[in-house]
Amino acid sequence: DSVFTNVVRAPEDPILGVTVAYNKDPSPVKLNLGVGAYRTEEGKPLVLNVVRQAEKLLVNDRSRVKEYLPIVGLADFNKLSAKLILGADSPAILGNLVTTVQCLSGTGSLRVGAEFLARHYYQRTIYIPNPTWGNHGKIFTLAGLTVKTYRYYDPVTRGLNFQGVLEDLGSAPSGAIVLLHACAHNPTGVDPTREQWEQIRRMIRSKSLLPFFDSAYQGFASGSLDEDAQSVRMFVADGGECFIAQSYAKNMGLYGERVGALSIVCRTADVATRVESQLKLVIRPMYSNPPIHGASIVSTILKDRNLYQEWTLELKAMADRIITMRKQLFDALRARETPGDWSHIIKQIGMFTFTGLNTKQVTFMTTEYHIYMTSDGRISMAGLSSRTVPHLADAIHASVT
Ligand SMILES: Cc1ncc(COP(=O)(O)O)c(CN[C@@H](CCC(=O)O)C(=O)O)c1O
Repeated sequence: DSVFTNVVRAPEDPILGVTVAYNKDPSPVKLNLGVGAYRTEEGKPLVLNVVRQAEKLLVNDRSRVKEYLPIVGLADFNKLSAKLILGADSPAILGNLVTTVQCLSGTGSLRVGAEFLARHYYQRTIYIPNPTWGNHGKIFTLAGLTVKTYRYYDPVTRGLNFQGVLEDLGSAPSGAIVLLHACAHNPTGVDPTREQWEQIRRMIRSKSLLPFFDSAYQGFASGSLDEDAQSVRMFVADGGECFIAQSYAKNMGLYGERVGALSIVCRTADVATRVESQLKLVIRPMYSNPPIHGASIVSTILKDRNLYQEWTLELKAMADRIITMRKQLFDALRARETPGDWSHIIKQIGMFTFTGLNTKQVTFMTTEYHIYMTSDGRISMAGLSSRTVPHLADAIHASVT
């Protein structure tokens, strides 16, 4: 018999498994509000116009070949990604203090950063928000770091537990790593205000904690790329060091192309070059070098003024559609006089609404209304359309009455 006889069947992923269950459901009214992937008003995935234009340019450019990229990836892409998150006039970029490596989307950027820290950083404890994206804990644990949490969400106010953040970071050991969502916190949709970010920054710097930003939704929270990068830029402006993972899955709709970047902002240019040399030793035995197509699309768009401008318009349109869905759902619940305060639906930002529904209510929504969402009560607003809002509102109403 097989040498793998003892292999047990693993459970489905809490987020990606929702789509597996959704796909099996024959119901004509089923609704997938699980995975954080943008859908149009017609409920279809969206390939941005600028992405199609960039791909046409790439296909028609006969000089382009399919050679291996360097271990660190496409040089143009790396420079342009650093500019996108740090700002074109960033002193860190001007001073060559940033090393950027192309990685396999956001997940890969987080993992490469975690592996580097596990090898080269003296403090192996990382504090992640409670709650946070379901994959964070696994990525950092498997890289060899010790994962702890800091209070983040207040279920009573359905807002930020700001005192909890400051107390938990304040009692973390000096030098501990702190994971921060740059904007559009997943799953809560709750972000610190600018003033709260400043207090968090002061706390982190005063205790020499190491900030690790996860920027998976730049442009998706406010519709503005620069606005959504402010938290990161506040930290980089103070001259301290930080890690930044970027993903183009959502804001450029490149989900399956696996396009991302890890940037490490260092104190000196010399340290940045030594850090890059060690990042190459992490990447080479992991996947050797990253895929060329997605990064070529991104750099084609970011380096062309017109394509970049059109991208910002398409990005704003996606962010605006999600905000419209928030308003429609909120209004639909008010029209039904659904018990409870649902104002968090319009206060929260980014792709998700953290509804506050418990696992029993979530199960009810799925079995009785064929609505698929993560068991923590998170719904991806991008999965909604004006046509399907009433069905969701009916389901929420029924699950709380
Ligand atoms: C905060 C955060 N960081 C990183 C990622 C990783 O995205 P990449 O595709 O690797 O660039 C996600 C995606 N989370 C979405 C998408 C589905 C998933 O991977 O879980 C979600 O939470 O639904 C995320 O929400």
